[in-house]
Amino acid sequence: MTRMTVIGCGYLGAVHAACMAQSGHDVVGIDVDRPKVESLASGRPPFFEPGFETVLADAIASGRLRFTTDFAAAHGNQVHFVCVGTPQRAGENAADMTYVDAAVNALTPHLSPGDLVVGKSTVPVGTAGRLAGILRAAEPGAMLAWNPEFLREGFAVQDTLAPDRLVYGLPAAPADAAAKALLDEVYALPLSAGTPLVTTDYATAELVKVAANSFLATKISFINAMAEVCEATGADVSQLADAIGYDARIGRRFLNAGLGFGGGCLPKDIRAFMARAGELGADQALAFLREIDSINLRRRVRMVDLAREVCNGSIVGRRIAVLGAAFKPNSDDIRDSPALDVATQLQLQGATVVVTDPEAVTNARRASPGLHYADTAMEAAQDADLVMVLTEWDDYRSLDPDELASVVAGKHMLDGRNTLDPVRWRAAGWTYRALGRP
Ligand SMILES: NC(=O)c1ccc[n+]([C@@H]2O[C@H](COP(=O)([O-])OP(=O)(O)OC[C@H]3O[C@@H](n4cnc5c(N)ncnc54)[C@H](O)[C@@H]3O)[C@@H](O)[C@H]2O)c1
Ligand SMILES: O=c1ccn([C@@H]2O[C@H](COP(=O)(O)OP(=O)(O)O[C@H]3O[C@H](CO)[C@@H](O)[C@H](O)[C@H]3O)[C@@H](O)[C@H]2O)c(=O)[nH]1
Repeated sequence: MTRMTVIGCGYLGAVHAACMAQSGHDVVGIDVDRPKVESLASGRPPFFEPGFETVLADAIASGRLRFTTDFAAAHGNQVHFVCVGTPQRAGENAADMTYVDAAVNALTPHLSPGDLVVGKSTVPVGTAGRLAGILRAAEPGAMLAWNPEFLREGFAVQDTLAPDRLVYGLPAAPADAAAKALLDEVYALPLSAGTPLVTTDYATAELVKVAANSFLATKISFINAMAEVCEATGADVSQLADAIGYDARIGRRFLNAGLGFGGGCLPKDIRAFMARAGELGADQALAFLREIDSINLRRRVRMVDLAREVCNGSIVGRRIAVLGAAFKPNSDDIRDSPALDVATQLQLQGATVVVTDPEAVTNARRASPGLHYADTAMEAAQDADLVMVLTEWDDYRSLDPDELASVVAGKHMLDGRNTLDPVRWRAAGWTYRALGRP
């Protein structure tokens, strides 16, 4: 059992804290957001993540997990995870490091010799080296490791309890052995289950994270570029993805064409990576990421154009139902959500847009109060001239075309995620259009 602190209790940190407690460790979660801390402390997740509520409740009931806003609670713990946000800086590509710096500065007065600070936030390469200097000045006996996190929202609990790999960016010898021993104790369960472990230096560990997200973004934009060509030729990008995906060297995962990637990670991480490469004089190496970003953003514009095409050239005054607000299914996260972005553009261009989502309406309403909202797909589709599926929730995949037809004004379906069966919808008398499919 390790006594640990988790600083920053958002989508990453709260799940990490609860899963660490579930794994037998003694955990205190620290966050500056008092309502969030109060919600977590009372066992109420401040966001939707499948399975999290149970893990949180069990961990609190076990007495091994508590939450506070007081950094003094870190005193006496051996390991301190830093999980605060690193969002895109306003008007720039670079990451905003103020939260990481503030967290480390608030932590240092409570450190003791032998403590290990573990960075989990996604950061520009070179951050760990810089933070190690700050720590050394404050508590020479403390150590720093970089341990990037690869969890996916929607699967955060399972990815935390059973990660597909662990990466330790360790300090230089002789501190490396003690740091590794503490991390091995923290991750004893996944390690004993055979989880692959890569031990390396700070810079490599930091780069593994942004390289992984850049690769994933590239895979998505690659298939979306193919979708653009498919549209120009009348070919079908879903069949193309299936066919190339059978090649084990390529693989079918992350080849779902559609509205492209959003969320609190891929878009801002590839931009921050480009910005950091620029600072390092390596901007040419990552020039391709600019194109990955452009292909991705182009999908949103194309989606709005397609809506206009379906509405005979104008969406002004048209009623459009948008099914989906979250950036992906099984999440309430609307950060850089392609669905919400498209809904906003449609509304700005004169349509009346009614948005629904199984979990994200509260967040969407807060971020985009100018849109209209409904609790269900049937409600959103009432009198709609056009229905658009922009987040591929199972609820929408299983919609009955005949039932939906009974409430709409026009039977026009735009599938922004290639998630519906065109044959079924067309057989029920709907016009069905999708990105990259005839
Ligand atoms: N969300 C994911 O799926 C995921 C996965 C892997 C890595 N990451 C990375 O993890 C980091 C956190 O992401 P997130 O999605 O959890 O963000 P988030 O915005 O959901 O959570 C960040 C939390 O940090 C808190 N915070 C800010 N400043 C603080 C301070 N000085 N002291 C204590 N708490 C503070 C905020 O109040 C918030 O609760 C980012 O670097 C992100 O790129 C996220
Ligand atoms: O074939 C696909 C797969 C995904 N997406 C979109 O890509 C975005 C990101 O999806 P996903 O990667 O599943 O979600 P995240 O939870 O943002 O997870 C990514 O970002 C995290 C934060 O860095 C990492 O930890 C994860 O490993 C990485 O997958 C979403 O908008 C998806 O709709 C597609 O358009 N097509």
